[in-house]
Amino acid sequence: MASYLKNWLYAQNPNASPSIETSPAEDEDDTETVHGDDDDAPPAFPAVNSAQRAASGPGPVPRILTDIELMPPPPAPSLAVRRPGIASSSNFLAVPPTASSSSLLVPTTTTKPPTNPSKRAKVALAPGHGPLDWANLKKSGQNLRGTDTLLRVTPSMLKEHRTREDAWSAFSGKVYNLTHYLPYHPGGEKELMRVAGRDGTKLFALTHAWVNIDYMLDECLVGFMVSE
Ligand code: HEM
Repeated sequence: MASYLKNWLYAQNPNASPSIETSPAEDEDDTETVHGDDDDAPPAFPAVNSAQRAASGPGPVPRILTDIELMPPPPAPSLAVRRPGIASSSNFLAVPPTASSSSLLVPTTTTKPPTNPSKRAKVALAPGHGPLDWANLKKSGQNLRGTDTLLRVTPSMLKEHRTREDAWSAFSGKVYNLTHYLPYHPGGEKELMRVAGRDGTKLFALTHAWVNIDYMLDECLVGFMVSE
């Protein structure tokens, strides 16, 4: 193995090849076999006959710097100049903040009162009429549509279904029977009845566009809106 490396190393420039003394046994034995205890000894680095070792003759011993010569330590970080919030380079100010933006104050975003809570028009639902109860009713297999097949519904047909006992409404072209859902509506029956017998798309979008009506009322689908 050693002879192979030697050949490869000095193939480019045979003149530079230093004379490497190898034991005859090493040159001959080119196979990787277990040699004994010496196998655990790390190889000399740089190699005993290497150019690196020749170049780096015994130089001056590096001197250990004294405390005065060393670079001074960085200033201790001060909490007084840290802004609250997510850590980022902009949260650390070069100049201390003014009194109004003192670091110990809660960030202004959380000190704002919630937007008028009285405007939230959620109603207290009767016991047994929570979202889970509605999900269970949908799964029960009960016919919540009131019809056997999906219908083509004209605006005049829709108008006929506007009582609490029979309330239909159209949302984005789909007609739903709201009757069974009325007591489960978190916004209350009264609000929902505002769209009974007519198109509720706009009012629905204005109130809570995030609600997935297709999922919530899938079992109440009556049909699709068509013109007269
Ligand atoms: C038939 C379709 C509808 C379904 C499936 C439905 C469903 C819901 C749901 C799930 C919530 C609770 C929302 C939440 O907690 O974020 C809610 C709240 C509410 N809904 Fe509806 N809704 C419907 C139609 C309507 C319509 C047409 C109106 C208005 C006329 C309305 C008025 C409200 C109001 C005022 C709330 C309370 C809003 C709040 O929490 O601030 N809903 N509705």
